[in-house]
Amino acid sequence: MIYATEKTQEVIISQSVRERNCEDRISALPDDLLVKILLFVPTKNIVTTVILSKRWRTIWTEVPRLEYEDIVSNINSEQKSVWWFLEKSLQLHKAPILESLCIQLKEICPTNVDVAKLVAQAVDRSLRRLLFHLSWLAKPTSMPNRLYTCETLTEMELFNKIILDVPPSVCLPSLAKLFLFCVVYKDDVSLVRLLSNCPVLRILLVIRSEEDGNVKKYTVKVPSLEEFTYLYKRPLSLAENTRSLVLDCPALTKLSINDHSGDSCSIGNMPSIVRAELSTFCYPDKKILRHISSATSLSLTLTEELVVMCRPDNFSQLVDLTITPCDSGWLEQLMLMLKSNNELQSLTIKSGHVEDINKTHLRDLMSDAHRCESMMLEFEGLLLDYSRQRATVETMDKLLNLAKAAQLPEKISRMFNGEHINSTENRSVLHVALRAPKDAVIKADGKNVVPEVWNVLDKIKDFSEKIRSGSWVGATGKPLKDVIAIGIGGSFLGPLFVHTALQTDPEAAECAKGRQLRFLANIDPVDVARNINGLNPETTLVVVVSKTFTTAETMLNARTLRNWITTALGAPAVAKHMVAVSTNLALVEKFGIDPNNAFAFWDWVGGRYSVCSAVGVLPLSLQYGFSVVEKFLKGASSIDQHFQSTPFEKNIPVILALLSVWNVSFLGYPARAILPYSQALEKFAPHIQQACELSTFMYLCNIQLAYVSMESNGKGVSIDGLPLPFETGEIDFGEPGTNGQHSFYQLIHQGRVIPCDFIGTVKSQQPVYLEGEVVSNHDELMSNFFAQPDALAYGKTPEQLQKENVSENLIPHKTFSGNRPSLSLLLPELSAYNVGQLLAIYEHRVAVQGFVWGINSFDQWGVELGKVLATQVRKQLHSSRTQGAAPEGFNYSTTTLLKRYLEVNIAFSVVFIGFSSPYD
Ligand SMILES: O=P(O)(O)OC[C@H]1O[C@H](O)[C@H](O)[C@@H](O)[C@@H]1O
Repeated sequence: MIYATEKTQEVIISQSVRERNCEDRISALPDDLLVKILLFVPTKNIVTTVILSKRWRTIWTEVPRLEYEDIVSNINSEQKSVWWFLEKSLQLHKAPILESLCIQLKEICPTNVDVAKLVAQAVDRSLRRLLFHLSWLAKPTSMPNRLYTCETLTEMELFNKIILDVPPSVCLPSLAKLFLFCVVYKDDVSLVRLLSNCPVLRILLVIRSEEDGNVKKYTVKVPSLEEFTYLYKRPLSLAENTRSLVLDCPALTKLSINDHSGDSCSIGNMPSIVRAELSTFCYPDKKILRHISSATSLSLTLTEELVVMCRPDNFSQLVDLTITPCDSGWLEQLMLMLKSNNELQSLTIKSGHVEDINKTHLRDLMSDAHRCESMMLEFEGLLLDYSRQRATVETMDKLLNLAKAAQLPEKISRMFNGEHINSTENRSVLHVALRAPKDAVIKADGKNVVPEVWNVLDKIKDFSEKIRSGSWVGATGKPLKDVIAIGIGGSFLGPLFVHTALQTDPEAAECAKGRQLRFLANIDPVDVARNINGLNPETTLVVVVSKTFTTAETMLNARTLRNWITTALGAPAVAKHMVAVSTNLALVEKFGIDPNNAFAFWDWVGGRYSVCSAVGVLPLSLQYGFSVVEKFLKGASSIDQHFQSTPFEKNIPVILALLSVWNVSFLGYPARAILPYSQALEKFAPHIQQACELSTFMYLCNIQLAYVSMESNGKGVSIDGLPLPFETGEIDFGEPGTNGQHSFYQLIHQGRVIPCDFIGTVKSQQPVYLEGEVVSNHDELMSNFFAQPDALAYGKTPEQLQKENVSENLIPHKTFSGNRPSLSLLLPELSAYNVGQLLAIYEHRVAVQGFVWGINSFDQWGVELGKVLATQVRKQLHSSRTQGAAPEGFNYSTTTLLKRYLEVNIAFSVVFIGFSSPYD
């Protein structure tokens, strides 16, 4: 620190600092080091160092790299061409080897100068790399013959107005890289001469000018060539059938041909090829694909000609494939080609149509009334409007073609015919039989399953009427008015969704008067405590719902509630207070439940598709009566019939599914928001999440994941067990509107693009209108249902904001890009019938997505691993708690966590601490 009182000293210090700063230490460096430093400085600045001192006068002449570039091309510019400087400086330059010479002369370059002479001078200086870009106004010019015999040249790039006039003496023994950009070829011979006299040429890049017509047969026959890139955009209208590209380079590893000229194309065998890109509208040689079949990375523009060449023996080692289809009919051929491929990890389908859609804004699409009209579907008063999807009529045609190519009609028939389409579990998929009319015939393994289904339904009807009427009483003679349904996953989410949807439906609510239905799913003892809080075992019926009757959580919860009942009422009370729903009746009996009080279903019902079996029908009938639940089944069945018999273009589940495929696999949107403008549908999104059981996608933070959809379509392999090269399934999440509007809608409007399903009803289950209010409460809710899709589609532009006098600094914040897809599903009301319809629409939508993606939507192996690992932890906790054993066999992280967990001894109780339930 320098103080004012020490003025003299301050002056002395600052002088010495200045002297030290001005000391010329760089000039003291040896010449070779200075030359190395100058290699990093532009040539213009290097030359100006001559003015520094005598010492610097010649340094620049030793720098082996020179670059000259005309900055402007406009001839009227006041700036002079770099030519004058170039000519002089090259004369003065002395370096014995010229490592690199880059010259870019543009239109301002004088036309009467001898550029060839200049190149000859450079060649004489043992030139290694030449980049010569000539865009002057004079005619194209030839290079000196000396250039073509330069022994030191390793790299040459020639641009534009340069004539490739190659003398017979040509010999470029060191040339490894050659770039020819829009040069003028004298003739076929010149090119062949040049290429056949470059014995070590490894990389060749050719861009041919549109007018280039001198070479008829562009022959590249270079044994040493490893990389070849060829770009030719000559208009197709100039195509002549005498012109061709001939490639014979057996050492090639990378090939890129982008040829739209219409020339024919013949490629010789390339056994070492690793990466190939073929975008050619030419008439390819029949062997073209076979000759590049060792490629592991391939990009193909699939023209009609190329499509027919896709054969199963092509490309068995392919890891990464990008295709740009030009014509229809490519999918089957592509699948055929990939049949024997086990290596493919990534498949990108680039569609010209996607690019067209990406250039279109929903604002414009919405202004086409015809298009919008064609995007409305109606069934029994239920209206689907998908005009706010980023799709055109052409998109829908293409998607319908895709559905056919994916054999969707056959796959749907196979499902309804009871074939074992759940191939990994060797099972039929027949949830449609669960709601089929009594006289329907649906066969599994040759046997009509409908009578069995109705036997169980009749048994449920009978049992639920007994309970509800009080003719079945508990152990102490009291009627059972409350039900706890224990189950998890598919044995929980569907019934919970339907129960929540019906709770406020006037008819259902009337039937449920005085009764309670609760669901116990989580193994967290807190869930048990909450469920039994306020209930009396004497008046409670427990329904244990488990397809397998082995699910750890469900069985422990069942034992816990059995304990709750027997502690209060004695062991025999189980017969009166516990019933079961399962496919495993032997285990039901072993548990201690009378098999007469068990309600069966079948292994052809997937857990997450089981809500229409006893899994949902029993608890719901106990609560609402069988007649209400029957309406729900009828609603689902109406959609089954619609799905099975309606042409695809009018088929609601099919159209919804194809739009999801479009959004996920073509437009790349990984998520979908399910936004019911109905509090009664609050459990709809969590249920639908399961259908796509997530595996390919990452979880979205803080967002509850969907069930039906993510368990079904969250797969990593195709139905044949091959790794999927494209993304399937979407991240489903959702919340009822308008609640969601006050939380994650911000993200949907201005953050990530998330296609939204808006679901609304014409009539409310509980209409309210307050006198003096502008609208009824339901109208208020639905105003948002109608407004949100438009806000997403249209957005708000900066221009609109300016007109509204929004201050400049807020404009970026208040701008909405719009163009965000959504669809609207308007139901007449939310009756039991409509709830059934909604469920079936989404179930079939998920199945169709799986059919198109070629995956098995009906298994769920992805949930197994965690369960297996939990068994190991369970054993450890047991031995630690009972014998004090230290955690063993776990990684460092788990061992540390387990130790901390086991440090504290807990006093256990089977009596739950009383509390005031938030549900009371
Ligand atoms: O009905 P359960 O056999 O008890 O199975 C309950 C649940 O278990 C697993 O988590 C499956 O992924 C679900 O699909 C299934 O619904």
